[in-house]
Amino acid sequence: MRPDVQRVTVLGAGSWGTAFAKVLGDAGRDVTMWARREEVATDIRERHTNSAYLPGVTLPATITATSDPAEALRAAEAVVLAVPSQSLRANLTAWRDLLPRDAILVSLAKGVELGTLKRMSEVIAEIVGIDAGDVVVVTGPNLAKEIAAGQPSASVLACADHDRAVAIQRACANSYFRPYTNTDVVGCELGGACKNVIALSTGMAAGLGLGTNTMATLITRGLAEMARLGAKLGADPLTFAGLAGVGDLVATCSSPLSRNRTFGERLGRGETLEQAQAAAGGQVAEGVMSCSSIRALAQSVGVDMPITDAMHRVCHEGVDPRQAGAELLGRSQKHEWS
Ligand SMILES: NC(=O)c1ccc[n+]([C@@H]2O[C@H](COP(=O)([O-])OP(=O)(O)OC[C@H]3O[C@@H](n4cnc5c(N)ncnc54)[C@H](O)[C@@H]3O)[C@@H](O)[C@H]2O)c1
Ligand SMILES: O=P(O)(O)OC[C@H](O)CO
Repeated sequence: MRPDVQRVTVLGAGSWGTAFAKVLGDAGRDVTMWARREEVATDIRERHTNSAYLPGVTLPATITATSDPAEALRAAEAVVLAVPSQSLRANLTAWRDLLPRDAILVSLAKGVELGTLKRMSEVIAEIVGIDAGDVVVVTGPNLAKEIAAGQPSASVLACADHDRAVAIQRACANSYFRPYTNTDVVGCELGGACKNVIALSTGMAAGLGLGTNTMATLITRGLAEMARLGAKLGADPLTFAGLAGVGDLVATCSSPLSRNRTFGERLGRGETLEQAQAAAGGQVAEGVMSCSSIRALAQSVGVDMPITDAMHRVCHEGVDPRQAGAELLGRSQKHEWS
């Protein structure tokens, strides 16, 4: 068994980075956060709030913050990467030489990289020069605002090295946050990335004025297509029945707190991509980029993902959401599991 992890650095002070830092702080860890903007670091350090991302939430006084990555990383025993997936490569390349040897790397990002079509643990492994199996992936139904409010939630810590997952499990478990371990990194990462795209579609359906049957259909058929991709890429199909699959799909596809669902809702109401992006206020809706990378990944291994394909065409090819919906319904008839 690995020794307890006490000093944790969280790189990224957005919604989830800050909420996860609070989880760690409430679990008794010493947390240092890195924020891109000094005013966010000052807010956290001096007022114990992050009013830019989580207004109204008081953070544990034990959490400190800086905008200097070298200072943030000094003496870290675990490093939590909490930046959006499409910017992880550039950020991590800048931090690589500052990472303490032997620190456990933890990924919060839910996405697939455009171009390389790599999962986040693969991107991290490539840049840092470690085995992807040594990265701990955090995923599951974890809407940042609810967790920051101390509402009970469970999560999955996926890592091929069970001891590393257990070390992070002990570091972040607290009275409202229950983390489970899992060794199926492929399934857990794909679940987290794919559900954002399906949440775009349920939001879009809501924006079009459609009801619960449509939402349930998209969630269930979304689950079918993400499990198909996972099985092809070596994931355990059971993973998609768990927190990283059904759990995160239900939370993200049905909650008004989800940025992905909200983004889809705006597109469904007739807003343009640019208008929906402006309304997001700089916060990331990962599905908007991941619909393209996941579609390309699926095509590369010959897997059919019609909802993901539809979201790519709406977001990036100017297809009207109603038209995309009609085309989904008009596909040839088939068996539920074929
Ligand atoms: N918010 C949630 O509820 C939640 C829950 C689980 C997982 N996630 C995942 O965690 C990851 C981070 O999400 P978040 O909610 O903290 O995002 P966010 O948009 O709220 O914050 C992103 C953070 O990354 C920093 N950053 C650094 N480089 C950046 C760049 N080039 N572009 C944009 N931001 C940059 C920003 O300054 C900010 O501190 C995403 O992959 C997301 O899918 C989010
Ligand atoms: O707000 P979203 O859409 O990025 O989703 C947040 C989390 O991933 C839910 O688990």
